[in-house]
Amino acid sequence: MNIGLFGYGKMGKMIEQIAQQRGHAIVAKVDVETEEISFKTMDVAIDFSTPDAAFGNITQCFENNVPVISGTTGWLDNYENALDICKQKQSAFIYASNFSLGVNVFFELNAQLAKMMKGLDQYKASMEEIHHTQKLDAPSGTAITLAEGIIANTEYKEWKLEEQGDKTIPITSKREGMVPGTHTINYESLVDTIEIKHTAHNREGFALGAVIAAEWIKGKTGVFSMKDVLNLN
Ligand SMILES: NC(=O)C1=CN([C@@H]2O[C@H](COP(=O)(O)OP(=O)(O)OC[C@H]3O[C@@H](n4cnc5c(N)ncnc54)[C@H](OP(=O)(O)O)[C@@H]3O)[C@@H](O)[C@H]2O)C=CC1
Ligand SMILES: O=C(O)C1=N[C@H](C(=O)O)C[C@H](O)C1
Repeated sequence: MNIGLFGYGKMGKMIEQIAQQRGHAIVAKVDVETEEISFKTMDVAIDFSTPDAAFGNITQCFENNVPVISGTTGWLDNYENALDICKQKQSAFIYASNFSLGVNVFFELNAQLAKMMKGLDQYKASMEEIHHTQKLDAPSGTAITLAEGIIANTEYKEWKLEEQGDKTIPITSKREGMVPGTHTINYESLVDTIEIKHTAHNREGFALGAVIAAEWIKGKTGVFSMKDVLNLN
């Protein structure tokens, strides 16, 4: 398969390695300085760029009939617009805040635990995410997805950075060294704490998931999720 990489930073480079190991070719590496992009040679585009660049990259691909896998976080104010353009152009799209198998299992565990905690008012939910100091957005996209999973299954109404409140899930974002990504959910009462945690040891799991998603989407039309790719439905 011929892959176009949008964003050739930490993730772009890791995706290149894994895609090549799986027999794919990288036919374009697009960054902010790229003037001409040859969409015709691409079977699929994989976007791991920046919050400011993602929407433009993704919609350019739809305009040129190239399906997109997007892992960029921090651009979701424009998510519904992107879906509209994808559908209008009959293209194909997967966005995931986290492409690793482990985190996608963790998303399911989080939803199951939230269902069990619903109505147990003695417990207060909170979340912590830790990432490397180069990360541009906070909270992480993964933390937002986890918070949405709790909100969908409990009486919590919203998440906020740090803020407390009965119906609010406070998220603490820490930036330390080279940490690839650690997410912890706590339900705390006066007598005990229930904690679930996912720790990424490196970026390989994210990159492998994105390449598997690209292999899966080739030839399809529509908007999908990692649940479809991994058969977690
Ligand atoms: N969904 C997931 O599983 C994961 C998501 N992520 C997300 O992916 C994104 C990228 O992460 P990471 O690789 O670590 O970040 P990096 O900063 O290492 O890489 C981003 C790259 O995008 C480049 N870039 C800037 N503008 C454009 C543009 N207009 N078009 C294309 N590329 C551009 C940057 O170039 P320059 O440096 O010159 O600005 C940089 O090389 C982040 O949003 C991060 O949160 C990360 C890991 C996993
Ligand atoms: O920026 C990162 O590095 C990561 N970003 C994603 C996020 O915002 O959740 C996924 C992963 O945690 C690494």
